[in-house]
Amino acid sequence: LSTFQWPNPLLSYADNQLYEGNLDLTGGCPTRDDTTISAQWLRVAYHDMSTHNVDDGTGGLDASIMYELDMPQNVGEGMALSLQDFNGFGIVTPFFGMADVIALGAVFAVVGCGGPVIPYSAGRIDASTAGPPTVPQPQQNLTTHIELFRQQGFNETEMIALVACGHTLGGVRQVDFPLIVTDTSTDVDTFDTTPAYDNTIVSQYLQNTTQDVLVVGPNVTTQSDLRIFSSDGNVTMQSLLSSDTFSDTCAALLQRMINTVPSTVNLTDPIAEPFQYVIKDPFASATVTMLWADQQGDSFCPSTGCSVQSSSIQPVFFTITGKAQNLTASWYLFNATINSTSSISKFWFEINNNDGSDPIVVDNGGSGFAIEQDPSLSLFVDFMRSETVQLETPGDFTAFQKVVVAVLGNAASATVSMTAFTPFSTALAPPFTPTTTSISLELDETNPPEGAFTFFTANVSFSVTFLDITANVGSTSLTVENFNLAAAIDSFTLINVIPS
Ligand code: HEM
Repeated sequence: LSTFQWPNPLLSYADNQLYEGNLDLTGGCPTRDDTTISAQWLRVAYHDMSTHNVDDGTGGLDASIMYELDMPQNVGEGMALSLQDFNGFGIVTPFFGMADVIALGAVFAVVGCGGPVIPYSAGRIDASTAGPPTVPQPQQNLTTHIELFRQQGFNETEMIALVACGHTLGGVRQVDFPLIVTDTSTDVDTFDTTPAYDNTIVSQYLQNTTQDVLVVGPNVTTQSDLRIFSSDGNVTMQSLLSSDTFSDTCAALLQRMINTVPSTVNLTDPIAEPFQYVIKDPFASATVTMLWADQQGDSFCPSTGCSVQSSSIQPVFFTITGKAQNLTASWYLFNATINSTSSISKFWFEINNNDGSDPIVVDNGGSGFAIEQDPSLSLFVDFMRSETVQLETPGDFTAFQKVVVAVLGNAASATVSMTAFTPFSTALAPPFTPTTTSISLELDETNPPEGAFTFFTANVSFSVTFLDITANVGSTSLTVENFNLAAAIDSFTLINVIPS
C-alpha cells in the first residue's frame, strides 16, 4: 500500500512521467548519429551537473546547459539534439522545469540501454544564465580532474566509477575531437564494443582490449580515461568487474549526480516504485468501491459514505522504467454523480478481495482524499461542458479547447481570468523557455446558469498544458493553480466542425 500523501502535484506529476510518461525514446537503446540517444541524454545530464561547486553550494543540475552550448567543453551535436528532444516532449510545467526533464532523461537513458533503474526525485529549479566552464576536458591533467570532481562533490574513487558509468555509453565524435579520433573515416569512436549499459567498458580496459580513445588514442595528452581509471592502481576498476557491483555503484552515483543541485533547492523523496498504484498483488476477483462524504452539515450521504463501484478497468501501459521493474497494473475508473447541494468533502476507496477477508481501505493515510471547498466562492473546470473543437476546412485544420469554468457563489458579478502555460518553445536552438499568457473568460452564452453555478468560457490553443484560474467576486478572490489541461482534454467532448 502506498504511503504517498495526496495532494502532491509535483510528486504526482513526476511519478506519472516516470511510469506512464512520454519520455520513451530510449527503449531498446536506439542508435542516433552513430551513437545512441541514451549516450547523448546522459552526457547532457553530466555536463549540466558539472557546474556544481560544493564549496559555495552553487550550480548543479539546473538546466544552465541551455546557456552553455557555446563553451568548448560542450561541443557535440548530441547536446542541442537532446535539448530539442526534451523541448519537444512538452512536459515542462510551471512546477517541473527543464532541469527535472534532463534528470528524468538520464534515468530513461540508463534503463533504456539495459542499465539499472535510478530512483528519481523532482523539484529542480531552472537557471536563467550560464554557469562556470567547469566540465572536465580530456587534455586536462589528473590533478585538475580530481579537483573538478571534488568541486562537483565526488571523491577520487567516485570519479573513477562515475567516468566508467558514463563511458559505458557512446563515444567520441571525429569532427568535434579530430586530435583524439584521427581516422577521418570514423564518425563516432565508441568507448567499448557494446551499445548497452553494461560493464564492458571496465572488462575491456582491464583485459587491455579496450578501444576507448581516451585510453588508447594516439595523443597521450588526451588519454584522460587512462589516467583516471589507473589512478588508484586499477583497484576501483577491478571492483567494477562484477556486473552487480557495476550496476549498483552506477545507480547510486548517477542518482547522486542527477540530485546534485544548488544548496538552496529541495528535491522530493526518491520515487523507487509507482505510488499511484495501491493494489500490489493481482486481486483476480476484487471489487473496488469509491466512497465519499458530503460537506459537513449536509446529510445526503449515509454516515458510511455514498458509494459507487468501478465502472471499468483499463490496463496501465508502463514506460520502460515500469517494465524494467516488471510492473503490471490496472486503472479502475469510476463514474460518481455527486449531489450539487450536499457536494463532497473527501473520497476514499475500499478493495474487497471477495474471499471473506476484511476489505482494504485506501484513504490517504487516514485523512481521505480531501476536496477543499469554500461555499461562498468555488470554481472548477467543467469537464462535461468543455469541448475540444476541431475545424476542418479543405486544406486547413485548426483545433482549440473551449474551456468551461463553473463558478459557485455570487457569480453574476464575477470576473474570471486565467494564465495559460505553453511548454513548447518555438526557438530552433536552446535556450528553450516556456511561455505564459493571460486570458480573460466571458460568460458562457451556450451554458446558462444552473443550480448555484454560473459558467464562464474561453478558447485556448492546443499547445497550452496548464492553467491557473482566478475568479474575483467583490473583494474575494480564488485561484485554482496548476490545473492540468493536457490531462483533462481526454475527457472533453470532441466537436468536429466540417463546413459543407
Ligand atoms: C574527466 C571526465 C570526463 C571527460 C574528460 C570526458 C570526455 C568526454 C569526451 C571527449 C566525449 C566525446 C563527446 C563527443 O564527441 O560528443 C565524451 C562522451 C561521453 N561522456 Fe564523457 N567525459 C568525462 C566524464 C564523464 C562522466 C562523469 C559522464 C557521465 C556519468 C560522461 C558521459 C559521457 C557520455 C554518455 C558520452 C557519450 C556521448 C555520445 O556518444 O553522444 N562523461 N566524454
